[in-house]
Amino acid sequence: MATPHPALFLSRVERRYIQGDATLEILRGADLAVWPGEIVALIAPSGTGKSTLLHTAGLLERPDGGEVYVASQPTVALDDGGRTRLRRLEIGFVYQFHHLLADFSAQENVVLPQLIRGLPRREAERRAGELLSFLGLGERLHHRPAELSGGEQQRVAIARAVANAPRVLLADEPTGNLDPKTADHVFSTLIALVRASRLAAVIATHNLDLAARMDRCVTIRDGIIVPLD
Ligand SMILES: Nc1ncnc2c1ncn2[C@@H]1O[C@H](COP(=O)(O)OP(=O)(O)OP(=O)(O)O)[C@@H](O)[C@H]1O
Repeated sequence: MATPHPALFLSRVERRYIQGDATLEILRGADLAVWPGEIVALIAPSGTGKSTLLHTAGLLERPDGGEVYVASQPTVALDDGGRTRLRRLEIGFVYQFHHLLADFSAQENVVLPQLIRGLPRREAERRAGELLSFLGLGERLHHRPAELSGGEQQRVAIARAVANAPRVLLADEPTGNLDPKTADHVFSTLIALVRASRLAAVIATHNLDLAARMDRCVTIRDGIIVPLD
Protein backbone atom coordinates (compact mmCIF):
# COMPACT_ATOMS: atom_id res chain seq x y z
CA MET A 1 0.00 0.00 0.00
CA ALA A 2 1.25 3.50 -0.81
CA THR A 3 2.44 5.57 2.14
CA PRO A 4 0.03 8.44 2.81
CA HIS A 5 1.41 11.95 2.34
CA PRO A 6 0.30 15.27 3.75
CA ALA A 7 -1.53 17.37 1.15
CA LEU A 8 0.49 20.36 2.30
CA PHE A 9 3.93 20.12 3.82
CA LEU A 10 6.15 23.02 4.79
CA SER A 11 9.66 21.95 5.64
CA ARG A 12 12.10 24.34 7.33
CA VAL A 13 10.52 27.30 5.55
CA GLU A 14 12.33 30.63 5.85
CA ARG A 15 11.04 34.04 4.84
CA ARG A 16 12.70 37.35 5.45
CA TYR A 17 12.05 40.91 4.38
CA ILE A 18 14.64 43.65 3.99
CA GLN A 19 13.43 46.95 5.40
CA GLY A 20 16.01 49.70 5.03
CA ASP A 21 19.08 48.52 6.90
CA ALA A 22 17.16 45.92 8.85
CA THR A 23 16.30 42.33 7.95
CA LEU A 24 13.04 41.03 9.36
CA GLU A 25 13.28 37.28 9.90
CA ILE A 26 9.61 36.34 9.78
CA LEU A 27 9.81 32.57 9.23
CA ARG A 28 12.95 30.87 10.50
CA GLY A 29 12.48 27.23 9.68
CA ALA A 30 8.72 26.70 9.94
CA ASP A 31 7.43 23.12 9.65
CA LEU A 32 3.80 22.21 9.07
CA ALA A 33 2.14 19.08 7.70
CA VAL A 34 -1.58 19.12 6.95
CA TRP A 35 -3.36 15.91 6.01
CA PRO A 36 -6.38 15.38 3.75
CA GLY A 37 -9.54 16.16 5.71
CA GLU A 38 -7.63 18.00 8.44
CA ILE A 39 -8.37 21.57 9.55
CA VAL A 40 -5.59 23.49 11.26
CA ALA A 41 -6.29 26.79 12.99
CA LEU A 42 -3.50 29.34 12.75
CA ILE A 43 -3.77 31.77 15.63
CA ALA A 44 -1.01 34.28 16.12
CA PRO A 45 -0.68 37.94 17.09
CA SER A 46 -0.72 40.55 14.36
CA GLY A 47 2.60 40.90 12.57
CA THR A 48 4.00 37.47 13.46
CA GLY A 49 3.68 36.15 9.91
CA LYS A 50 0.27 34.55 9.36
CA SER A 51 -0.24 36.11 5.95
CA THR A 52 3.38 35.43 5.05
CA LEU A 53 2.87 31.78 5.94
CA LEU A 54 -0.38 31.48 3.97
CA HIS A 55 1.10 33.24 0.94
CA THR A 56 4.17 31.02 1.03
CA ALA A 57 2.09 27.86 1.47
CA GLY A 58 -0.20 29.06 -1.34
CA LEU A 59 2.72 29.57 -3.76
CA LEU A 60 2.09 33.31 -3.95
CA GLU A 61 5.46 34.02 -2.35
CA ARG A 62 8.66 32.03 -2.65
CA PRO A 63 10.39 31.01 0.57
CA ASP A 64 13.98 32.16 1.11
CA GLY A 65 14.83 28.71 2.42
CA GLY A 66 13.24 25.31 2.94
CA GLU A 67 10.66 23.57 0.78
CA VAL A 68 6.92 23.71 0.26
CA TYR A 69 5.30 20.47 -0.95
CA VAL A 70 1.83 20.70 -2.43
CA ALA A 71 0.18 17.36 -3.16
CA SER A 72 3.63 15.80 -2.53
CA GLN A 73 5.25 17.93 -5.20
CA PRO A 74 8.24 20.10 -4.25
CA THR A 75 7.59 23.65 -5.48
CA VAL A 76 10.67 25.74 -4.81
CA ALA A 77 12.45 24.79 -8.02
CA LEU A 78 9.36 25.27 -10.19
CA ASP A 79 9.31 28.30 -12.47
CA ASP A 80 6.54 30.89 -12.13
CA GLY A 81 4.36 29.15 -14.72
CA GLY A 82 4.67 25.82 -12.94
CA ARG A 83 3.81 27.41 -9.60
CA THR A 84 0.76 29.16 -11.08
CA ARG A 85 -0.49 25.93 -12.66
CA LEU A 86 -0.08 23.99 -9.43
CA ARG A 87 -1.76 26.78 -7.47
CA ARG A 88 -4.76 26.85 -9.81
CA LEU A 89 -5.09 23.10 -9.63
CA GLU A 90 -4.45 22.33 -5.99
CA ILE A 91 -4.97 25.43 -3.85
CA GLY A 92 -8.09 27.38 -2.96
CA PHE A 93 -8.05 30.70 -1.12
CA VAL A 94 -10.69 32.36 0.99
CA TYR A 95 -10.10 35.88 2.27
CA GLN A 96 -11.82 38.08 4.84
CA PHE A 97 -13.56 39.99 2.05
CA HIS A 98 -15.20 37.89 -0.60
CA HIS A 99 -13.85 39.63 -3.74
CA LEU A 100 -16.69 38.22 -5.85
CA LEU A 101 -17.28 39.69 -9.30
CA ALA A 102 -20.17 42.11 -8.84
CA ASP A 103 -21.66 41.75 -12.32
CA PHE A 104 -21.83 37.96 -12.22
CA SER A 105 -24.29 35.69 -10.44
CA ALA A 106 -23.31 33.38 -7.61
CA GLN A 107 -23.22 30.46 -10.02
CA GLU A 108 -21.17 32.35 -12.61
CA ASN A 109 -18.64 33.34 -9.96
CA VAL A 110 -18.11 29.63 -9.26
CA VAL A 111 -18.18 28.65 -12.93
CA LEU A 112 -15.48 31.10 -14.02
CA PRO A 113 -12.41 29.52 -12.40
CA GLN A 114 -13.47 26.19 -13.90
CA LEU A 115 -13.70 27.69 -17.40
CA ILE A 116 -10.25 29.22 -16.92
CA ARG A 117 -9.02 25.73 -16.10
CA GLY A 118 -10.56 24.48 -19.34
CA LEU A 119 -13.67 22.63 -18.19
CA PRO A 120 -16.70 22.61 -20.50
CA ARG A 121 -19.33 25.15 -19.42
CA ARG A 122 -22.02 22.54 -18.82
CA GLU A 123 -19.80 20.56 -16.46
CA ALA A 124 -18.68 23.74 -14.69
CA GLU A 125 -22.30 24.81 -14.17
CA ARG A 126 -23.23 21.41 -12.81
CA ARG A 127 -20.39 21.46 -10.29
CA ALA A 128 -21.15 25.07 -9.31
CA GLY A 129 -24.79 24.14 -8.71
CA GLU A 130 -23.81 21.13 -6.60
CA LEU A 131 -21.33 23.09 -4.52
CA LEU A 132 -23.63 26.03 -3.91
CA SER A 133 -26.44 23.65 -2.96
CA PHE A 134 -24.13 21.85 -0.54
CA LEU A 135 -23.42 25.23 1.05
CA GLY A 136 -27.12 25.98 1.35
CA LEU A 137 -27.36 28.34 -1.62
CA GLY A 138 -29.36 26.19 -4.01
CA GLU A 139 -32.03 28.89 -4.14
CA ARG A 140 -29.55 31.69 -4.73
CA LEU A 141 -27.69 30.52 -7.85
CA HIS A 142 -28.76 33.44 -10.00
CA HIS A 143 -28.39 36.20 -7.44
CA ARG A 144 -25.61 38.72 -7.82
CA PRO A 145 -23.35 39.41 -4.83
CA ALA A 146 -25.20 42.64 -3.97
CA GLU A 147 -28.42 40.61 -3.72
CA LEU A 148 -26.91 38.25 -1.15
CA SER A 149 -26.29 38.64 2.59
CA GLY A 150 -22.72 38.84 3.92
CA GLY A 151 -22.81 35.21 5.01
CA GLU A 152 -24.18 34.10 1.65
CA GLN A 153 -21.51 36.07 -0.19
CA GLN A 154 -18.82 34.40 1.86
CA ARG A 155 -20.29 30.96 1.16
CA VAL A 156 -20.14 31.74 -2.57
CA ALA A 157 -16.49 32.72 -2.09
CA ILE A 158 -15.89 29.36 -0.41
CA ALA A 159 -17.57 27.53 -3.30
CA ARG A 160 -15.43 29.48 -5.76
CA ALA A 161 -12.27 28.58 -3.83
CA VAL A 162 -12.97 24.87 -4.13
CA ALA A 163 -14.54 24.98 -7.61
CA ASN A 164 -11.56 23.23 -9.17
CA ALA A 165 -11.42 20.58 -6.44
CA PRO A 166 -8.08 21.63 -4.94
CA ARG A 167 -6.44 19.48 -2.30
CA VAL A 168 -5.51 22.45 -0.12
CA LEU A 169 -7.68 25.26 1.24
CA LEU A 170 -6.06 28.35 2.77
CA ALA A 171 -8.23 30.90 4.51
CA ASP A 172 -7.30 34.24 6.07
CA GLU A 173 -9.95 35.35 8.58
CA PRO A 174 -12.73 33.90 6.42
CA THR A 175 -15.43 34.96 8.85
CA GLY A 176 -13.72 38.10 10.18
CA ASN A 177 -16.16 40.40 8.45
CA LEU A 178 -19.32 38.68 9.72
CA ASP A 179 -21.41 38.99 12.87
CA PRO A 180 -20.87 36.13 15.37
CA LYS A 181 -24.01 34.15 14.47
CA THR A 182 -23.39 34.36 10.72
CA ALA A 183 -19.69 33.60 11.26
CA ASP A 184 -20.65 30.48 13.15
CA HIS A 185 -22.97 29.32 10.39
CA VAL A 186 -20.51 30.04 7.56
CA PHE A 187 -17.82 28.28 9.53
CA SER A 188 -19.99 25.19 10.03
CA THR A 189 -20.59 24.90 6.29
CA LEU A 190 -16.87 25.40 5.67
CA ILE A 191 -16.01 22.56 8.07
CA ALA A 192 -18.61 20.28 6.46
CA LEU A 193 -17.16 20.99 3.02
CA VAL A 194 -13.56 20.40 4.12
CA ARG A 195 -14.54 17.06 5.63
CA ALA A 196 -16.68 15.96 2.68
CA SER A 197 -14.03 16.91 0.12
CA ARG A 198 -11.09 15.68 2.23
CA LEU A 199 -9.36 19.01 1.83
CA ALA A 200 -6.33 19.95 3.88
CA ALA A 201 -7.20 23.33 5.38
CA VAL A 202 -5.27 26.04 7.19
CA ILE A 203 -7.48 28.76 8.58
CA ALA A 204 -5.99 31.89 10.13
CA THR A 205 -8.37 33.38 12.66
CA HIS A 206 -8.50 35.49 15.79
CA ASN A 207 -11.73 33.79 16.81
CA LEU A 208 -10.84 31.31 19.55
CA ASP A 209 -14.37 29.83 19.71
CA LEU A 210 -14.20 28.90 16.02
CA ALA A 211 -10.61 27.72 16.37
CA ALA A 212 -11.66 25.34 19.13
CA ARG A 213 -13.80 23.48 16.58
CA MET A 214 -10.84 22.76 14.30
CA ASP A 215 -8.66 19.66 14.59
CA ARG A 216 -5.67 21.45 16.08
CA CYS A 217 -4.43 24.95 16.76
CA VAL A 218 -0.95 26.22 15.96
CA THR A 219 0.77 29.54 16.36
CA ILE A 220 3.94 31.20 15.08
CA ARG A 221 6.56 31.77 17.75
CA ASP A 222 10.02 33.12 16.93
CA GLY A 223 9.46 32.27 13.29
CA ILE A 224 8.50 28.64 13.76
CA ILE A 225 5.16 26.88 14.01
CA VAL A 226 4.33 25.44 17.40
CA PRO A 227 1.16 23.98 18.91
CA LEU A 228 -0.94 26.61 20.67
CA ASP A 229 -0.92 25.97 24.44
N1 LIG B 1 6.64 42.84 1.55
C1 LIG B 1 7.06 43.13 2.77
N2 LIG B 1 8.14 43.91 2.96
C2 LIG B 1 8.57 44.19 4.21
N3 LIG B 1 8.00 43.72 5.34
C3 LIG B 1 6.94 42.94 5.21
C4 LIG B 1 6.39 42.61 3.92
N4 LIG B 1 5.31 41.80 4.12
C5 LIG B 1 5.19 41.65 5.45
N5 LIG B 1 6.16 42.34 6.11
C6 LIG B 1 6.34 42.39 7.56
O1 LIG B 1 6.43 41.06 8.03
C7 LIG B 1 5.71 40.89 9.26
C8 LIG B 1 4.68 39.79 9.12
O2 LIG B 1 3.66 40.21 8.22
P1 LIG B 1 2.33 39.36 8.00
O3 LIG B 1 1.46 40.15 7.08
O4 LIG B 1 2.69 38.00 7.59
O5 LIG B 1 1.72 39.37 9.48
P2 LIG B 1 0.33 38.78 10.02
O6 LIG B 1 0.67 37.90 11.16
O7 LIG B 1 -0.44 38.22 8.90
O8 LIG B 1 -0.37 40.08 10.55
P3 LIG B 1 -1.93 40.50 10.61
O9 LIG B 1 -2.59 39.55 11.57
O10 LIG B 1 -1.88 41.90 11.12
O11 LIG B 1 -2.46 40.40 9.21
C9 LIG B 1 5.12 42.26 9.59
O12 LIG B 1 5.97 42.88 10.53
C10 LIG B 1 5.16 43.00 8.28
O13 LIG B 1 5.31 44.37 8.48
